[in-house]
Amino acid sequence: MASSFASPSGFVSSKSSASSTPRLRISTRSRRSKSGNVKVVAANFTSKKASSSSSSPSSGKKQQQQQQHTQKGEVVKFSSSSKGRRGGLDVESKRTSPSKDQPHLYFDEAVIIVSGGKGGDGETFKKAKPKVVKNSKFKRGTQQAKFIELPSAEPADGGIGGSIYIVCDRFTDSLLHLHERKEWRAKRGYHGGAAEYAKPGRERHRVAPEMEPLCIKVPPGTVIRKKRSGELIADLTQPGERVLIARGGNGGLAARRAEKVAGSESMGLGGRTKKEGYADDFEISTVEVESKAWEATKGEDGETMQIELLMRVVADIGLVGLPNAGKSSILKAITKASPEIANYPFTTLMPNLGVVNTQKDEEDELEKLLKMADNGELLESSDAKIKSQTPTIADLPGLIAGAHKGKGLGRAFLRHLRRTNAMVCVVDASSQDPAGDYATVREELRLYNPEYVIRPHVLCFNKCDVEWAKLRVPELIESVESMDEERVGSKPVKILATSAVDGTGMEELAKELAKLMPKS
Ligand SMILES: Nc1nc2c(ncn2[C@@H]2O[C@H](COP(=O)(O)OP(=O)(O)OP(=O)(O)O)[C@@H](O)[C@H]2O)c(=O)[nH]1
Ligand SMILES: [Mg+2]
Repeated sequence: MASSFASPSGFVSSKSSASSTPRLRISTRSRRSKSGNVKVVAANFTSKKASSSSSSPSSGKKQQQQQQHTQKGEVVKFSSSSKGRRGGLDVESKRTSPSKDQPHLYFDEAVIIVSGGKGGDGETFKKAKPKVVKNSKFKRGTQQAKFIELPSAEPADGGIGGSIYIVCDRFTDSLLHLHERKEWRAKRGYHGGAAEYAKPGRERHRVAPEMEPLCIKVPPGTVIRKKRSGELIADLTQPGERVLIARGGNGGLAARRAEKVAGSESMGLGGRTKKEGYADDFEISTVEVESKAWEATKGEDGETMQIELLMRVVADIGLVGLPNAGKSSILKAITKASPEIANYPFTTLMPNLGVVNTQKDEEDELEKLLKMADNGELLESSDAKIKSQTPTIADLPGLIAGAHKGKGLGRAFLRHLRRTNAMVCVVDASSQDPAGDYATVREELRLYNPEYVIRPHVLCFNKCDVEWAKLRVPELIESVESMDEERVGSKPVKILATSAVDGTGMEELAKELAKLMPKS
């Protein structure tokens, strides 16, 4: 799905025009405007209406202002004003990319091509002109020369091209930005001639500096693989981690360096020999030089690779349940997150993350630890302590029967449970069959990944502020406990009657979640 980028040529399909009265046959002479929109330069308008409009000039004005909406986001403007193209029409496609229309289908996957920058070219002798300075001892009438010609600067090798790194960034929460650009190319390396200007101080270097890398930010939990072979490159979970994906190309050799490697001292370029002002202490590049390559060589190409990125949220606990059960409401109640909550199914389309509030008496200690972390005084054990006190919880989209086969929002989002240690199963206690709902959710999890139903989980019978729902809870607990473990997996470690609306059971739930965290 990640590969389905907006096709610039697919602007009006016959299907889309079927709903509109005039039939359009549009020649595909199109060009891409600067903004990326597609503009049809010439198009044939083949409806009766159109042919009449082109034959009767009186109706031309009306036609001029008429706009025909053909497809979502696409506006066809009838325009007879274009000289020599009467009846012609302009199509301005305002179609946005699919990743913008349906972000929930694209936020956790992307395929991109990355290329390291080409190396800079080596410098030739011609470019390295001798420097001429004023002679401070010059006086009229004396033998002193007015200017002194300093030995020409040594030509420099080209710099290495920019490399591409993928960086795990705490503030990036999806891969959607990677859908806006399919190819990522780092900058080309500095040419040898730029060595003098490439760094402040105008100090001339023998090798132009390396080009700065291009860093692509991804959220924690991103797995990077080579597209073709599927080979794993990295699994970035910790913010700040970074991985080199495509190396920039080596810079080309400068003329003099090439001459030295070629071992031909007599081949002094520009009539100069080595003794004339050139130091003997330069390093010899390890890059092999072909014979007679005493002329400056070009920079090498950078590495290119097609990579696939897959994000799995990094959370300790996952909230699962049927749509409308109150998962997002519980997340809101026990964390500072503010997910969208509404009384219709599939309100949540992408996972929401929150950090569970700890108990008041532990808060002071936690604050202390966080301060220590900021000052860099934190020990490994304290780091683990912070983690165990602040479980991260992920609220996932609602599951329905058949989700493992792709029903509802599909199965892709279930992979976001992969990194969790435990789960909270939220069941609407006021629904028709809460015990059946629980069984459905557990079965779907088992069918997707049998390992999911082995993990410890807390069962919340939510919406217990509804009086009659609360009364059903003991009976529901009984039926859950009698369920076949082969079908629904392990039994819940705790069953709670909760209400995200009035806060019943929320404190208890937070405590249970803290218990489910691995001990340091
Ligand atoms: N009475 C009552 N209503 C609740 C409770 N928790 C949630 N609701 C309501 O149930 C509806 C759905 O809540 P959400 O939190 O959006 O449910 P969800 O499980 O996240 O739903 P999806 O995102 O669609 O899967 C909203 O109208 C909430 O106000 C509760 O404890 N009591
Ligand atoms: Mg929700």
